[in-house]
Amino acid sequence: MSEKPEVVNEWLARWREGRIGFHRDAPHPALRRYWPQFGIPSETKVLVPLCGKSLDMRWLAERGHPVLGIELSGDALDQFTAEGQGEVLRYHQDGFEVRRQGNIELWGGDFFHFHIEQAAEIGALYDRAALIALPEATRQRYAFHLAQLIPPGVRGLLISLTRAPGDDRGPPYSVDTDEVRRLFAHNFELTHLEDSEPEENGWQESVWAMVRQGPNM
Ligand SMILES: C[S@@+](CC[C@H](N)C(=O)[O-])C[C@H]1O[C@@H](n2cnc3c(N)ncnc32)[C@H](O)[C@@H]1O
Repeated sequence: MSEKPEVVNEWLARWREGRIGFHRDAPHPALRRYWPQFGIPSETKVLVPLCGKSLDMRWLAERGHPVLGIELSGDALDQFTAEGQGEVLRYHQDGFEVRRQGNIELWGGDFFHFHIEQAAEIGALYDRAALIALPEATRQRYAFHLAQLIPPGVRGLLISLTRAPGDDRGPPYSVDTDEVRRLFAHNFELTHLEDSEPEENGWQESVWAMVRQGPNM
């Protein structure tokens, strides 16, 4: 099932108009702090759902990880490759418009259309601000779809966001720690690593380690 057209259009418009306050100009401090502690071998391919033009993908790639990002907005992906270095290969695969630059492959299209056969080599997960891009009911589908894609034993880092109490506009939506647990706890082992300092606008990020659980784990 696809994402709702109004949500899709809102994200496409944001990228077209440059309303991308969530984008960071440097790799995320929590990624730099926690990823090395996970001991994930450098050749392991990392899935980055709803990736935007995140520089975190470049940080992972510089550490030897093949990266597979998925993003609705072609504008975001064009900006990412234009701001990077190296030749960009483009091709169509399974309904996605894929761009490849070095060891980063960017699948342009709807995450909910990305299926297990395409996820075959994925061995790690990095999710920052994916969950908060989606309205509540879609967040449940997101958590379920992610669990379908990821094999048992795969670990990753999740960074979510809470808005100030009473500030319930979105996107980005506020996703509190109870909801993160509700969404993921039956398929993933979750460890809450930290909450960042609240920003001036009242936003606060929560950082989680997660491991996909399997029937025998
Ligand atoms: C809050 S932004 C976070 C981007 C990136 N992870 C970061 O940390 O900068 C959420 C992103 O999800 C994308 N998005 C929303 N729904 C999507 C979907 N169904 N499939 C793929 N991308 C989607 C939006 O275009 C947007 O770039």
